[in-house]
Amino acid sequence: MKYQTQRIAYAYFLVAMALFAVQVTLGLVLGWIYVSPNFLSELLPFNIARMLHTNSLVVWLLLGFFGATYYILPEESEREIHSPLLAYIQLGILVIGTAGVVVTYLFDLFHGNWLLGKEGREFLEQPKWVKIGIAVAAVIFMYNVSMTVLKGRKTAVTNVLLMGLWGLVLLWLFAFYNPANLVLDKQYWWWVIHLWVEGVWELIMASILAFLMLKLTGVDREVVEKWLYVIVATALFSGILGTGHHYYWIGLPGYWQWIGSIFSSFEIVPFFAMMSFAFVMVWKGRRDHPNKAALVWSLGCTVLAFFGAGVWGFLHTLHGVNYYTHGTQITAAHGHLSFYGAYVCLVLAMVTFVMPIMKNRDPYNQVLNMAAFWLMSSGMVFMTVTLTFAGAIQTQMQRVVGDYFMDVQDGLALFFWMRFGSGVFVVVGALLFIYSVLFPRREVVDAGPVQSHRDGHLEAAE
Ligand code: HEM
Ligand code: HEM
Ligand SMILES: [Fe+2]
Repeated sequence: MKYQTQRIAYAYFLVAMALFAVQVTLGLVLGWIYVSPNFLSELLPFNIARMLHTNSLVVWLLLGFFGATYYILPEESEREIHSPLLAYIQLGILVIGTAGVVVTYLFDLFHGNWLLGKEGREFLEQPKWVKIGIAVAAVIFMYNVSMTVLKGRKTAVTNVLLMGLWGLVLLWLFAFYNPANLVLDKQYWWWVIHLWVEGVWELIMASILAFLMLKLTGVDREVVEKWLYVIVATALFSGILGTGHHYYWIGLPGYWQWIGSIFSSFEIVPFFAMMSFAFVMVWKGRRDHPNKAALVWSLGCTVLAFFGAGVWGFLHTLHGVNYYTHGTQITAAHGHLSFYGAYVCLVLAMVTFVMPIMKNRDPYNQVLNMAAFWLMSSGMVFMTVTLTFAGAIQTQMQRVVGDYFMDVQDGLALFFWMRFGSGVFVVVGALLFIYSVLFPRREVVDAGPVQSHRDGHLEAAE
């Protein structure tokens, strides 16, 4: 570690990993409710568990992005983080907010209260006071990182990262805008949901990947920067008007069917570019970095994002197709592989890269970490394929033949069992991953003196 304040990332990653474990375990609970519908129906109803599953996902990914930023900025801008204290206050606010959401939802506290009670828009269910807390934390964060970058060296990585983070924070403000008109409500809801994952988060993804590629492959900065700008340009060109693929059936003008179809089809381009970028960098790179697991996660990230977001997104993005598939298990298939490939793998790549440096050890438990990659990723791919089959049958029976929703669901039971099975693999993989990054490998502990030699090796390669 070259800068002391990079250690802030450690605290963020610890909280993120704890929430990651909670998130995937709740996924398993949901998967079980699908095959055994009365499970926990009094204590933890499906809708509450679902909200905790999706919201904890988003929160730990955000903590991952923030932690990554605190690690990357000092090295890129060649100075310490402006205020470590503010960084920890920001983390404290986010932790309190998260605990507030859990307690409010589990016990349905302050029911109907404007400020304190729960809110019902998918992904934006946090009580208003938590939303305000997130906004305050975001302002603190942007002040802190912008001050760091302004006073330091400016690189393409810091520029793109900051652009993505500013976009993330500004778009969050639309979470506060909830018009009574249901059409407008949905329109602006997507400005947070879609413009995050298919807009500004892609910039964050590209810049974190660029940083990892610089470190892991040792390619020249100029090469990385050219790719970065192409990715940013194609992501924004396609993603902004691509929002139209959510405007087909919510009451907005019909021209969105064409704008949405055409522009969102181009959204595959930045994901293809990120995949090509990562592989070309590895192929061109001269450096043999000891942290192979971080490389596996980085490459896996770009491939699975290409398939989950790019291919599975394109699958149902043309309005003629979406007319039939809208809101079926096809959507859930895509939602899982896209979030997993693009953002889960991205954060786990960064955690894998950073943790050994924080612990000042050789990238230990690499083999276990890579085993976790294959377990989790094959579980996720299997889940996606399962849900895609379920979704195809559902589309045919429900939307074409016209059978009743619940009858069709009953007919899909076999797929839901398989989804639960693949979920078990994902959860076991996730726990293995967390173990592999937090605990030392046996030999390293025993090796004693060898360790300093290994540190040297790692420092040199950093
Ligand atoms: C890191 C891994 C995971 C990610 C990124 C993830 C992501 C998501 C997302 C984005 C949704 C909302 C989907 C939508 O609106 O279409 C969701 C819902 C759900 N997830 Fe996961 N999930 C993960 C792990 C799991 C696991 C291990 C299971 C276990 C079987 C699971 C089961 C479910 C279920 C049953 C739903 C509700 C679907 C519905 O409402 O029909 N998830 N998850
Ligand atoms: C990493 C990037 C992406 C993530 C994390 C993501 C995630 C999601 C999620 C969670 C949903 C369900 C939202 C809901 O209704 O609750 C969704 C819907 C959708 N996504 Fe994506 N997505 C990504 C990229 C893409 C791309 C590139 C395309 C098109 C090429 C696409 C096309 C769609 C479409 C058409 C829907 C609406 C499905 C429906 O009508 O039910 N997505 N996405
Ligand atoms: Fe979208």
